[in-house]
Amino acid sequence: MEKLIVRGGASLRGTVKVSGAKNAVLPIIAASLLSECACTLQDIPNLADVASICRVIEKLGARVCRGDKEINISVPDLKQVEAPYEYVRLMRASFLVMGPLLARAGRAVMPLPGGCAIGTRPIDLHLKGFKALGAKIIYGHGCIEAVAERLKGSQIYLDFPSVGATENLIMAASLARGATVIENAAEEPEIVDLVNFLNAMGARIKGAGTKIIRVEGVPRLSGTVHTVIPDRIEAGTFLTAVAITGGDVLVDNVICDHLKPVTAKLREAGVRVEENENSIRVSSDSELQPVDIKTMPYPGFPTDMQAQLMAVLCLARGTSMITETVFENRFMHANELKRMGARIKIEGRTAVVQGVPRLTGAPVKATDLRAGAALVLAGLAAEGRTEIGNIFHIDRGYDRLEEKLRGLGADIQRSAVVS
Ligand SMILES: CC(=O)N[C@H]1[C@@H](OP(=O)(O)OP(=O)(O)OC[C@H]2O[C@@H](n3ccc(=O)[nH]c3=O)[C@H](O)[C@@H]2O)O[C@H](CO)[C@@H](O)[C@@H]1O
Ligand SMILES: C=C(OP(=O)(O)O)C(=O)O
Repeated sequence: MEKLIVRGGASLRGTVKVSGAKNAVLPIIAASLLSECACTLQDIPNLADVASICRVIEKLGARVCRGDKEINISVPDLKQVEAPYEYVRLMRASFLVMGPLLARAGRAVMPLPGGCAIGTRPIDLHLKGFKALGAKIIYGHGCIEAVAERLKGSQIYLDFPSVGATENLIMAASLARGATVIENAAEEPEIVDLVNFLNAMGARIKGAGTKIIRVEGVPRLSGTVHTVIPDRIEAGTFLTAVAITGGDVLVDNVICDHLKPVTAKLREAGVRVEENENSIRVSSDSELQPVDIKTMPYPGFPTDMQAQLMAVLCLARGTSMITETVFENRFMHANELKRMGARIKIEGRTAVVQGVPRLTGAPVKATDLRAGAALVLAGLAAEGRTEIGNIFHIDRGYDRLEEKLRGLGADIQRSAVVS
């Protein structure tokens, strides 16, 4: 079991380059199952989740050839339609192979993904959509099976703009007979990236990035070369790192529009943010102001930045209110931050964060991916040594986080511990 050891106090300076987006690359790798032709994906981040989804599609029959930041995938034949439990258990995003399997093979068997630290995360909207496309859904032996000879285009209304359901249904509908309309679709930039990839393969999809997505099914898809968008959450994590430590950093390889909800809140907190064409310069040297935040589907404030902003607001001068509306249990980091001297009270879906003058280093545990990032940020600003356990969560979604932070002057090391 490895740990991250952070010694706080250094302000961050320099330039950091953001990697390709985890939440774009995972559905795109799943989508490569839709075609028998080869696809090349570029700007691939080095993440445990990427390795896991590659293992899933390899089990299903994909040939995956991985280079530095590039992956070539070809799936001439699907060997099986049952997704392997050991990987689906590790990573919820592996559920995204269901749509492509169903569309291409007419059958998909998925182990039930179950809940995780941030909430129960049901999949009812995915299944409702598959049913609307003509699939029969069968439950048994801990699995969900979907069967349809050929999916048929349909009208689907999502009760909530679920990112994963929107992606799964777009992929399934892309090879269906006829037209599908997905209403109340998620509008996240990662959905636009997936659709750009699918359209480059020959799909006919319009409206990505809006609430109504129209998919005209095609008989087959071909191969393509695609560069994944930069990770807005990784970029946001570096912006918040500078907000909490002070300093002056150029965060390179960003799409500024994707970060508007985060940069707006940082400015409100008194952080200087200067947007350039492909980069953001962030600097801070004064006291942070409290701000209120409510997480929402895009273009609202991202739930995946809530924990990092909470860490920052622990040191603001005054009280901030953070309301989490997307996941029902995404405040696990609050208790860990409290070990470091934070004053946070949870009242239902709202965290009341009363700023303190300083945090102090302590042994803490990452309870999920962004909770882990929040503890790293708190450690960078805290007095003394912070030891973060369960960092496999962080490795799921951050590409060489400690190396990038060290490049900015942070004192952070990975250490192996005997358990
Ligand atoms: C790999 C990936 O892209 N993960 C992101 C994706 O997760 P994911 O796709 O799982 O998130 P969803 O948008 O589906 O979930 C949002 C909410 O909808 C609920 N829901 C979802 C599906 C369903 O069938 N029924 C249902 O009730 C969930 O429990 C949750 O409360 O979007 C989340 C919300 O922006 C992000 O935090 C995750 O980082
Ligand atoms: C919740 C997240 O990811 P996942 O959906 O893969 O668990 C995240 O990226 O913060």
